Amino acid sequence: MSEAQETQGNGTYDVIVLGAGPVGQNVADRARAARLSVAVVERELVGGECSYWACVPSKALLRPVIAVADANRVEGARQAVTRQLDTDRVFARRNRYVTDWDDSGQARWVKSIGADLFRGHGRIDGPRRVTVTRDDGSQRILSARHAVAIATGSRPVLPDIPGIDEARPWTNRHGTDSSTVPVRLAIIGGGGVGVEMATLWQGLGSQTTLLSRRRLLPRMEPFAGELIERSLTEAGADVRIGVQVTALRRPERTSPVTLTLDDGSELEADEVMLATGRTPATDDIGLDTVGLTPGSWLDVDTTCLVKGVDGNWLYALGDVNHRALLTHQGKYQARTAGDAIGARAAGRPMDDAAWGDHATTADQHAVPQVFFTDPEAAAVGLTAEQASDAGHRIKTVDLDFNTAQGANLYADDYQGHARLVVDLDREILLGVTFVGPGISELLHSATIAVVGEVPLKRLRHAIACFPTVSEIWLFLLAAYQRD
Ligand SMILES: Cc1cc2nc3c(=O)[nH]c(=O)nc-3n(C[C@H](O)[C@H](O)[C@H](O)COP(=O)(O)OP(=O)(O)OC[C@H]3O[C@@H](n4cnc5c(N)ncnc54)[C@H](O)[C@@H]3O)c2cc1C
Ligand SMILES: NC(=O)c1ccc[n+]([C@@H]2O[C@H](COP(=O)([O-])OP(=O)(O)OC[C@H]3O[C@@H](n4cnc5c(N)ncnc54)[C@H](O)[C@@H]3O)[C@@H](O)[C@H]2O)c1
Repeated sequence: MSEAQETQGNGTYDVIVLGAGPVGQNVADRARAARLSVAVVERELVGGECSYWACVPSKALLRPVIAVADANRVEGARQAVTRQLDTDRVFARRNRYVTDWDDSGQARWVKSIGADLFRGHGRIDGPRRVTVTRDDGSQRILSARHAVAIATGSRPVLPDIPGIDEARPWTNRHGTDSSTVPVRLAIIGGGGVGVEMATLWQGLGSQTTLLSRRRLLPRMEPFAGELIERSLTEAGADVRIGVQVTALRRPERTSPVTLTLDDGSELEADEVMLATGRTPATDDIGLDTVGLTPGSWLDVDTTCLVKGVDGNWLYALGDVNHRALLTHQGKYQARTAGDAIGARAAGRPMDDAAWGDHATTADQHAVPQVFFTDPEAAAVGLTAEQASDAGHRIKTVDLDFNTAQGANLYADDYQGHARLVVDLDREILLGVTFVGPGISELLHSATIAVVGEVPLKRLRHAIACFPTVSEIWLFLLAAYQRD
């Protein structure tokens, strides 16, 4: 990062954005599109966790693992896969996608939209004021005419396990920036990070143990975790469900880590990775100066205004509001809030009724998510359990993918499963889950159906091409009608 990319001095702006991850960048862009002046404050790398230690590097590393798995599912192609993955080249590919952890390209982008970038730690200092403290201790004071948008993201939760400091655990940071493959890796936590990291490191050659106190991917339909568990086990990973880690030990810096489990057994690994959830990066951003609790998730309204703060000036977007810890959902909030900030600044009325321009309605009804495991798991909307708990009268339709010829042509012996959750009163879809190889690109069709509340009677006329994996739609809808 060069000094030239950075703005000096104090200043007054229409909008101040705290955090230049994908979410901060998007709200800045939208506010600039509304012709507002914007300051962006970033203490680490412009691009955030997503670009350098989460979505981008993890997917860059996973892709070669999945590509080989895909080839192995096709007779004739399988015979061409004759060697192990070239891990040096896999890591080099990852390094290219994270631009060697150099953010100058993204910093130039901030400049290109006409926003000013301030490097340093941002803290709110009372209404509409932000101080920026640089590494050398010097400070800038910024004021906002219209809005401060908090987009400071989240950090890994460090659970209270005795010996955790001594064990020097990996988090998503080493899990995505390491260029060495541990011989034995133990991963604690069976959510999205746990299952993707287990797929990745087992695929790169680690003997991986995944330890989960609950079923895998507990927020998805149960069959998602079950299929991934089966496939990880077939790939050679040791998946243990219903276990807790009660202590960690690494007496010497170079010695292996010993994990004690709640059944009294011990497990030795060369590295241990925490995948035990996220905590908001709001502990040191001056929330107390505006009557909020440091370290808390920020409760927001549909335009992403923080509740409990007067004056319609404080917004919270992305991971910090805990609505959906996903880049695409945070960027949606950022686009919506950026437009809302522009409208409020211009004195225009809010369009914040459900599905309006200034409403983040999809956060409640249609959050799409893909886990890039093998098989992939993708879902949008409600699971059957969530829909029932919400009081909907539902019917579920379940099918294995191998009913569709497109799936069988895609992979020999295709293993995958799909579920529709149908609202019986309105005959629309409340949720859809797909698990199987190559299904991530299928999800957007389901998202459109759920967001558009497309009646099933009409959806029948949306024809999937023969012979594609999408043909599963035809069979799911036929099964619904038949019943
Ligand atoms: C391993 C892993 C894989 C993931 N994969 C996916 C995926 O495939 N798809 C997906 O949608 N989501 C994925 N996620 C989730 C995704 O990374 C987050 O939802 C996303 O990064 C949130 O974006 P954000 O802008 O809110 O926060 P961040 O990306 O965390 O950015 C916040 C920025 O704010 C800065 N900051 C923090 N405090 C301050 C301060 N006081 N002053 C100045 N700057 C500050 C930080 O340095 C950082 O740059 C993954 C997460 C993990 C851990
Ligand atoms: N492809 C993607 O979209 C993608 C990939 C990875 C992560 N993410 C997102 O990032 C966020 C963080 O993911 P995550 O997996 O860290 O969090 P998570 O909350 O999804 O899962 C954490 C898991 O760890 C378990 N856990 C917590 N404390 C534990 C302990 N002491 N011992 C054992 N297990 C413990 C929890 O029960 C939970 O199952 C999620 O919201 C996820 O959706 C998205």
